[in-house]
Amino acid sequence: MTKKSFRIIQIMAYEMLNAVGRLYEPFSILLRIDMSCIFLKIFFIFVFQNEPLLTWYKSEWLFVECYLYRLIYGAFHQQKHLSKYDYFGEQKRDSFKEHLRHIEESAKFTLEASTSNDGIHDVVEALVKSSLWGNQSDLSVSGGDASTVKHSLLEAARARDSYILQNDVEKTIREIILPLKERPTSHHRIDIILDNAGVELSMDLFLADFLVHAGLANNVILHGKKFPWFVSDVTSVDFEWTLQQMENDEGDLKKFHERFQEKLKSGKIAYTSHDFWTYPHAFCDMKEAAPDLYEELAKSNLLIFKGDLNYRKLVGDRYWPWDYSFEKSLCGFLPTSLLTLRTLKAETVSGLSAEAVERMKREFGEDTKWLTSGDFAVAQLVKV
Ligand SMILES: O=P(O)(O)OC[C@H]1O[C@](O)(CO)[C@@H](O)[C@@H]1O
Repeated sequence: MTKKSFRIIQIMAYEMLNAVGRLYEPFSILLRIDMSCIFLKIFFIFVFQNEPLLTWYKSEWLFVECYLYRLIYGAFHQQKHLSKYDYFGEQKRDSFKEHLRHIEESAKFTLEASTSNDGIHDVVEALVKSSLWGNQSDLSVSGGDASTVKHSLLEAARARDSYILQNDVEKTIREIILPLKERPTSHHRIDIILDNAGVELSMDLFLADFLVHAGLANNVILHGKKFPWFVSDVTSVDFEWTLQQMENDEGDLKKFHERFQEKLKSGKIAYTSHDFWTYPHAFCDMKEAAPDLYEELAKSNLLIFKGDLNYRKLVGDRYWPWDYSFEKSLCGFLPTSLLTLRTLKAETVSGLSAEAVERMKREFGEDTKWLTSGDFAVAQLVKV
């Protein structure tokens, strides 16, 4: 080892220890790090006023979790050489590699569907459901085991409907997505608020690509996170890395990459991110905390919110009665029509039918593990 590389390793090790050391400081001190944003400051003051002796266990789960991820980011961001280091990067990359077979299968499906006479409806349905079940693989739930997608995604698209407790996929396609094609003169935009990298992101890319390819949307905007978040959430680096992997492939993924890249170049598909996605706020606070984002989303024809965390923020992470109106649990957040595609990993849900609630009670009794196992899902639409 040369003297120079030894020195680099020494500096990295020092910075790593420094960053990790910061994480052991008391919570009250930690809350004062990384308060660059005025809305976060207001939020913290509010939390402290109500609970001056705040600890990890006394605070709200959503707030504490979000803060934890901001904190880890803040600790690394303050280091000179590790400021851009993604401590979850390897796990995210593993999720892609270990699901490569599923991903290739879906790429093949998307390419073939684009040239066949199969009805657009069925293709969109398969891709939307693949995107939904892609959310079953989540590193922050599986503790880092990337091989958690339990079924082939296309097979799941067709066979796992009985696990979707509220299924508005058909309604969304029929009432929102397909009618867009019938209005070729106006501008159609669909936004996907992304969740996890790896297999889930890949499914989202297939969906985005097909929506544009089939003339259902002129634009698809993909929203990612600005820094590593909830272990597996997509950042711009993950987005670029995934496309690079597809490009390096020999077969269908390479072909898919070519046509996706064209759409990126022409601006038909775009990747963006906003600070708000890494705030601890419920989405009903977006209008006030991030009016620019709210206005931007309002220009879209449909917002597709992916995953559990986005769902928790949609419904304010509250204990709603399970059959309470999903629209009302959004507490006024509705910049435009929205569809949420989420496998259930946290103990909040609303908008289930009386039959679905009855079924869960019959199958699970008092046990609420169906709310957190990731085995069940919801696809819920609210139209403006
Ligand atoms: O990646 P997703 O689907 O948003 O899931 C993340 C979920 O995992 C957890 O971190 C653990 O259950 C939840 O806090 C969070 O809602």
